[in-house]
Amino acid sequence: MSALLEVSGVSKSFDGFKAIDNLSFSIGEPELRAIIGPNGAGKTTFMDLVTGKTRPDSGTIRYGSASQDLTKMSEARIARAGIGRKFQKPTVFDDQTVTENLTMALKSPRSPFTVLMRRPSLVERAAEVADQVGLRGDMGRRAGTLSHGQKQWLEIGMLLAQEPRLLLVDEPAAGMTAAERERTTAMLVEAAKSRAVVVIEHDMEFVRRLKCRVSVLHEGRVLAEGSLDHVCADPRVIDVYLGRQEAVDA
Ligand SMILES: Nc1ncnc2c1ncn2[C@@H]1O[C@H](COP(=O)(O)OP(=O)(O)OP(=O)(O)O)[C@@H](O)[C@H]1O
Repeated sequence: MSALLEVSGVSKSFDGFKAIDNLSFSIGEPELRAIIGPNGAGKTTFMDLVTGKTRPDSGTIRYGSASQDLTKMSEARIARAGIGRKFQKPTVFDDQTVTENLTMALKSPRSPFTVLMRRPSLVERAAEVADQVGLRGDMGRRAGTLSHGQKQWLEIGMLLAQEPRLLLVDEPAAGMTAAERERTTAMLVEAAKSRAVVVIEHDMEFVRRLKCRVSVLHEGRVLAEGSLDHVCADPRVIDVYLGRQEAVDA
């Protein structure tokens, strides 16, 4: 597994507050990585920095075989370079069917399928993606009639349709039923077999099922990294995150 994303010495302050503090870590390809940490740890800001939504004050974020520095690239160029992002709230087109939402994503210039000579039809491709995200039987439904979980899957499908090399997913399990959470885990595990997938999540059961390396962020830095069992046994992680979470859950 080689590094796809290399974050080195990245800092970002907002009004003097260090949201990201000399952050360094890397993500492999393929890899599934979970990022956990208390509120305000810098998890979302990390994703904003990778996608070019926010510029760092210092540091580099190298990506891909050519080690392009994402901090010097526009949001649009970063997206074209194969970085997809799923925000917490689903942003599908409610009035369009599942098929229409997916074909729209497939038509985007980012998709390599649009440049292949003998490509399957858009509808065939849409069906393949619908399969991947468990919506094959719902292709004719308007997205607005889907459950919250299904909308999230549709959006994951729209991102997968664009064949990202790195997929960033922010709290996919929020608001989902237990069964939906389980299917989402399987979807992300499968998607990460051929690309890098980074998931921010507070739901520890969800993270456990991902069976992947976990990075714990705290005050804009990596506090601990390793298997979930490894980081959960770290007294610093218990102190700043897990202990507090239990207090909130109780
Ligand atoms: N655009 C901004 N302007 C000012 N402050 C910001 C901005 N973006 C983030 N921050 C601050 O930076 C810190 C890190 O926020 P961030 O959203 O990255 O944390 P997080 O780990 O994603 O938290 P949560 O789990 O609550 O989503 C917070 O204190 C937040 O208020």
